[in-house]
Amino acid sequence: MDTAAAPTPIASARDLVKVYGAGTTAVRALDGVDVDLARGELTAIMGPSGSGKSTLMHCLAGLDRPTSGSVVVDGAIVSSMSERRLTALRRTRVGFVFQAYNLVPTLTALENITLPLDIARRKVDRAHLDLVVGTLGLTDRLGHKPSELSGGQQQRVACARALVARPAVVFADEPTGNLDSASAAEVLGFLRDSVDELGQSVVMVTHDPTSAGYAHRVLFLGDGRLVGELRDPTPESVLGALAALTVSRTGTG
Ligand SMILES: Nc1ncnc2c1ncn2[C@@H]1O[C@H](COP(=O)(O)OP(=O)(O)OP(=O)(O)O)[C@@H](O)[C@H]1O
Repeated sequence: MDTAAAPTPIASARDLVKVYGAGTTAVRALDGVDVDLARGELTAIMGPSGSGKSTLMHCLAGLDRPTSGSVVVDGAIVSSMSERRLTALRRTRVGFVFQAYNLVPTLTALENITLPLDIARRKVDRAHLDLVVGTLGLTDRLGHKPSELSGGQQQRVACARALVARPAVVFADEPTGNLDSASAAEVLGFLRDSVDELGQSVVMVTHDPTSAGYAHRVLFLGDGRLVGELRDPTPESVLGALAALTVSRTGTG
């Protein structure tokens, strides 16, 4: 048997709890999540509306603070960081892709892509920029403003912006939620390629079994807890797992 130690995870949570509000109106969005996310994988997080997907991602990414428990990202204990160190972590070690693209309308595609590096006063690695931009098929769109780009092109610019700083991990919250199926397939194919070809680690929240089918691993949340997972999923196996989880939640399983 292979007894070699497993590589350290890119992100881990231990007994992660997040409570919003207090007293009778308190909502326990995360109720004791333990999870290790592997380096060099695309991990999808799925679950019903309100199950805690976004809260988990935000706590892992240092966008939200847990009520208790710990989060470690790329060896750094995120859950106990000062605001200053958190800001530095988000700038240098973590990339984000949001459903709404969040591009700056007055800047060109290229200026949007290099903005995080410019803000951090870091030098642009031209060869890496060219590789990312070329892989995303954006080379002839770099001078365009977001309003001159399709939704899929805007989301590819957002992916390039997340990747160009070579972050330890990219967090994507419903990255294809606003896209038609052809544009969604392009963006998801690229996120998967960024893992397989560029060695990136990516964590993605999604509602969509087809999107989850691009992942190496799918985690299922229910009521703030991890309730299942699948390796090497297909859209069909994801649908099957969701159906089985729904049956067990309604108590008929
Ligand atoms: N800022 C907040 N204040 C109060 N309650 C919140 C806040 N953010 C989330 N919640 C609650 O925490 C629970 C988990 O929310 P979360 O957004 O993480 O779920 P989700 O699985 O991402 O849902 P969706 O798929 O609808 O986006 C929900 O009950 C939600 O109403």
